[in-house]
Amino acid sequence: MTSLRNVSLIGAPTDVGAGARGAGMGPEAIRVAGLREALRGRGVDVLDRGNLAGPSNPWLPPVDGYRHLDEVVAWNRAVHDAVYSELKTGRMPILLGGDHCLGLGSIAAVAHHCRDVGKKLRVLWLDAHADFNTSALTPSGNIHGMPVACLCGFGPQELIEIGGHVPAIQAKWVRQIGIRSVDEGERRFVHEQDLEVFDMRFIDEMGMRHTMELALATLDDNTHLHVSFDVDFLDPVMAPGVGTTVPGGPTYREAHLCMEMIHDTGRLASLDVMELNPALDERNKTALVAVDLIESLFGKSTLMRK
Ligand SMILES: NC(=[NH2+])NCCC[C@H](N)C(=O)O
Ligand SMILES: [Mn+2]
Repeated sequence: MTSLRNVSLIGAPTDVGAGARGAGMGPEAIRVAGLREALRGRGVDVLDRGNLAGPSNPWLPPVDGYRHLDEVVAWNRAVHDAVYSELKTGRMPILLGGDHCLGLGSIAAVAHHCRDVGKKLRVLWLDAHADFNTSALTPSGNIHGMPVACLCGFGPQELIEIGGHVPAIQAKWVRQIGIRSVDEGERRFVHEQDLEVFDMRFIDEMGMRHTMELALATLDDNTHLHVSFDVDFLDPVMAPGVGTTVPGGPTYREAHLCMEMIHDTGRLASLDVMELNPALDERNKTALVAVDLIESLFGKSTLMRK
């Protein structure tokens, strides 16, 4: 049984899928911001497994609609194997990115594990972007804009088959929250595949509480809840240290409420913390805010009510 009390940190120090260099330094910045200590303070047993190894970033233009496909495949295989083996031993993996292309390997591993043990899967994708591009739709060729499409079976064979089953997940298992930047063709594809998106307009109108109630509805005892937290989900005023900032994200309080409500379900079983880019940060403030939010995800609360 995966337990919130048993966490393994896995660093994936690469920016091969991103459009800006620097996310490869993310894992160390999160460590420096005190993630392990914060979790231990919540009574969690934390093992830091260190960093995975993989190819360096060749920094080349796209080929057939993909930048660095071979390198992205290599990193995602390493992430899949590491995340899968933690789940197998009953520990909860926290993947420290690294750019969001690695959400593919992580979630493919989680889905693989869920198939093994007969669990249902719910994926919460906290992000400014839908990351639902394909090689035909992408404006950039950057694979960090494609992991959700790849997980749903739309992408290059070497990537989509990483978890051993194509597609790794179904679009209807996913809830996207905080979305506010979607490319033209990508938007059509999101609708075509019926991805459930709670965009910023929805959060503005309905509030974070109602949004999370809907996103977390119909979880049951047999559901594995995975959170893929792209730090660019947050408003750039408090989280400038990311490669693809989009203004108008959730505020500090909204983000905490989001995390607290996820914690309250008691179903959180794996987590990605992605796209943190220390080269663009200010005195590590984005990493500190991310750690703060992860504490809420693990039950820290300022609530006075019993
Ligand atoms: N994980 C991210 N930061 N994704 C940003 C993607 C940006 C843009 N939609 C693209 O595909 O190039
Ligand atoms: Mn993303």
